[in-house]
Amino acid sequence: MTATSELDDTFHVFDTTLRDGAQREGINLTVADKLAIARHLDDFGVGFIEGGWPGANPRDTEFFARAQQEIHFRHAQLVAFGATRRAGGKASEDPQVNALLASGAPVITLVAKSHDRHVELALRTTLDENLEMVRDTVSYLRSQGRRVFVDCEHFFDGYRANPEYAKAVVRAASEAGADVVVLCDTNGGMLPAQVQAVVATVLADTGARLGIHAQDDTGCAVANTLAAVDAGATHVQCTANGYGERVGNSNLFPVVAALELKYGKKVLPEGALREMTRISHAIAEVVNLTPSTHQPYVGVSAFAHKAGLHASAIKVDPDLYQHIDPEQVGNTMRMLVSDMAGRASIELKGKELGIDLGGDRELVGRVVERVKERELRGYTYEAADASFELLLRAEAEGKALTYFEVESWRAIVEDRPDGSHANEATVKLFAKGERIVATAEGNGPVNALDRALRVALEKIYPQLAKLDLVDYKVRILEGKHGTQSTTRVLISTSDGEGEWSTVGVAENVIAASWQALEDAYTYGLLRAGVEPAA
Ligand SMILES: CC(=O)SCCNC(=O)CCNC(=O)[C@H](O)C(C)(C)COP(=O)(O)OP(=O)(O)OC[C@H]1O[C@@H](n2cnc3c(N)ncnc32)[C@H](O)[C@@H]1OP(=O)(O)O
Ligand SMILES: CC(=O)C(=O)O
Repeated sequence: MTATSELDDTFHVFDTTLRDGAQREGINLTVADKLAIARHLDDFGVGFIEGGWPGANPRDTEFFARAQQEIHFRHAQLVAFGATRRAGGKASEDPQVNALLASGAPVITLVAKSHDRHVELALRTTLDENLEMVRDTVSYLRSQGRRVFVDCEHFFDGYRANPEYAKAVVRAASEAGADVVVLCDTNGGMLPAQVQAVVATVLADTGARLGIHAQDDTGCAVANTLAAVDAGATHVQCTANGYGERVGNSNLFPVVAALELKYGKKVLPEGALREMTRISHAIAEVVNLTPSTHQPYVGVSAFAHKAGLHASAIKVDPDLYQHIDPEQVGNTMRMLVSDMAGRASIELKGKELGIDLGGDRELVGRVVERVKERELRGYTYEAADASFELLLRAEAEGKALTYFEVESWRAIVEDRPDGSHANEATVKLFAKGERIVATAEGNGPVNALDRALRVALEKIYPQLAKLDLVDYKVRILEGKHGTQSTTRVLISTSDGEGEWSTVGVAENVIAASWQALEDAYTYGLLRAGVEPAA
C-alpha cells in the first residue's frame, strides 16, 4: 500500500503525469512505463501521484493493481481519477464511481463541472442536479474511507460566466467532505493576474481549501500556478516536463524549484531537488521524447553561457549571470564557444575541459581569433566540444595532436544499370611509422570512408574498436558573395562511457564528413589516454 508522506500536509505537490500528462499527443504509456514513472516521481518526493482513470481502460485498471503490489511508495500517495456520478443516479450504484473504489487508491480525484454552460450542454442536466452529483459522489467516497479532491473543470471560464454557480460547486464539494477543491483552467486561457484575483476571491468567499490545475495554452501555466499560490492555494497539480493535453500542463519542475528556492517552502524531501535534472531526463526517456534542451532549470542549455560579456562576469562570480547555482537542481554550468566568445569564454571553457591556459592572454586571444575565423567559414564549436578541444590543444601546444598522417582518401559511388549501387572507400595513411592502405565498403560513401579509416587505424590502435558513430547531421550553409554553398557535418561518437561531437566544413559533404571523422578518431584516442606521435 502507499506510504504516508513524511512532509506535512499543509502544502500538496500533486503530480498528474500518468493521467493528464498521458493525454499529450504522441505519448502512449504501457503499464510498465507508468510503473517506471511512478517510481521516479516517488523518488523525487511528490506528495500525490495521479495514476490514471481506473475502469476507463484496462491499462489504468492494471496499473493501480500492480502499483500497489509492486511499488513500496516512500513519499507519495496513489490517486485514482474519475468523474462524479451520472445525472439521475446514485453514487453508490454508479459503476464508474465503484471502479474508483475498486482501484484501492487511498485518494480519489473527482472531476466535476463548475461552468453552468457545460452542465447544461455537456452533462445535459440541471444546475441543481450537478450540485447533487458532486455532493453525493464526494459523500459516498468519504463514507468508504477515501480522501477526496475535487477538480472543478473549466472553473475560471465558469466563474466569468456565472461566479455564484461556480462558487456553489466549490461549497458543495467542500461541505460534502472534499479535502481540496482544485480550480482548473481547463482551456488554459487565463493569465496570472486573473488567476490570482479569482483564487483570492473564492478563498475569501468559500473558505474551502483550494488547489490549482493550469493548462498551458497561453504559455502561462507555471506563472498561473504560482499566482494561485500567491493568492492562497495550497495544492498544485503539475506534470513532469509539462506533458499534457494539447500544449501541456503546468510543469512540475519549475513549479517545485520556485516553491523551494524562491518561496522558501519545503515541499520535497531533503536532497530531492538536486535529483531534479536526472529525474526530468529519466521520465523523458520513459515517455520516449527527447528532453527539451531549453527547459528552465533542467534543460542542458539552462545554464549554458554563450556571450563573451556574460563569461567575463561569470569568471569573477557565476551569480552575476545565473539566477541560482545549477547544482541546486542537479544541473551544471557550461561555457559555449562560438563567434560570440571572448577571452573569458575560452579561459572558462579551458578550465571546464581541464586545460590550464595559465592566464596566457596572447594564447587565449589567438584561440578567440581562430574560433571566430573558423566560425565565419561555417564551423560551429558550441555543438562540437571535441573539435574545439583539439583546436585549443593545438594552439596551446603549438602543433596539432597527431596519431596518424593521411596520405589520401577516396570514396567511390558506383551505380549499376540494374538500379543497385555500391559504395567503396580507400584510405592511405601513416601511423607509428607504418604505411597502411585500407579499403572498405559501406551503405553510403561516408559509411565506407568511416569503415576504411577504422580498418586502417584499428591495426595500430585497437582501442578504437569500441568506438561507435552514434549521430550524423548535415547542414547546407548558404553561399555568400557569389561563392558556392558549404556543407557542415556534425558527428557524435561514443566509446560506451561518454559521447563527443566533432565538426567538419567543406564544399562537399564527403570532405566535410572526413574532417569530422578525423577529429572523432583523434579525440577518441586522446580520451583513451593514447600518447600522440612525437
Ligand atoms: C479536463 C480533463 O482532462 S478531464 C479527463 C478526461 N479524460 C478522459 O476523458 C480520458 C478517459 N476517458 C474515457 O476513457 C472515456 O471518455 C470514459 C470511459 C470516461 C467515458 O466513455 P463513454 O462512456 O463512452 O462516454 P464519452 O466519453 O463519450 O462521454 C463522457 C460522458 O461522461 C459525462 N461526463 C462528463 N463529465 C462528467 C462529470 N464531471 N460527471 C459526470 N459525468 C460526466 C458526459 O456527459 C458523457 O455522458 P454521456 O455518455 O451521457 O454522453
Ligand atoms: C481536470 C483537468 O484535467 C482539467 O480541468 O484540465
